[in-house]
Amino acid sequence: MVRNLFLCVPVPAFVAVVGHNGSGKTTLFRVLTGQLPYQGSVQLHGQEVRDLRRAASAGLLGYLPQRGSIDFAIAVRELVVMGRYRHHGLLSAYAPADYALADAALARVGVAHLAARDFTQLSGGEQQLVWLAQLSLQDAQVYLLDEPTQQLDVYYRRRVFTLVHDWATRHGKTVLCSTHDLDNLPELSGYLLNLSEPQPQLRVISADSVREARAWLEQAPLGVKS
Ligand SMILES: Nc1ncnc2c1ncn2[C@@H]1O[C@H](COP(=O)(O)OP(=O)(O)OP(=O)(O)O)[C@@H](O)[C@H]1O
Repeated sequence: MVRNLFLCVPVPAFVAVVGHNGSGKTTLFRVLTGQLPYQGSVQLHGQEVRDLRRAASAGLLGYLPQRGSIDFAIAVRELVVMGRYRHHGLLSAYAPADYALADAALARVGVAHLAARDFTQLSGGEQQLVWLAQLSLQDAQVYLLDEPTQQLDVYYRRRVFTLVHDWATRHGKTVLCSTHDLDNLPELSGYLLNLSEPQPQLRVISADSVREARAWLEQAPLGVKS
């Protein structure tokens, strides 16, 4: 449950969504993707979410859930190229130009060497990077990333933060990125949204605002005895 959220996210922007476990980060994303009902008004680019149909296919929204799983063997490159489905349809054959884009997306994430591997045999962190490469091909206007660095080592964490921050600052996207990783935030420009606060609001990312959020999150959540 998320309550008392009154805010307007600028376009474009990078927004780091933080909060204790269970504070509602995933819930917020599920509301924005139309998977959960809500009270009040939630709009994406001026359109009420409950009235939106297939926002993803309209090119408005790209969503990276916390866990994505696949139970059949598929080459990484074949999975990534599916990020082009909106330009193609899922069942039509992809052209060499699509595969070139898939290879470039893998390279940007730093996992070009995995292109021919079976996705199901990759480590959790490698799979997370491949999903991100696929998402980047969707060319959506708004990206919701649910803890995209959760399983990553320190090198890839920083690399992914830099990459998705670039989506906002260089490519004009609006990126909402939930995370428990505060260490990489002070170097980024954008906003911080702490859902553990009683009345969460956007704060400009700075060393001070990240320090404040950290101090808040190091305390027990409201209503939990320490
Ligand atoms: N399907 C559900 N039915 C009932 N309650 C749910 C459901 N999904 C989540 N919740 C509850 O909603 C609250 C917010 O959960 P949510 O997954 O949004 O938290 P979160 O901030 O993403 O947490 P984390 O950092 O652990 O990923 C939690 O108390 C959770 O138990």
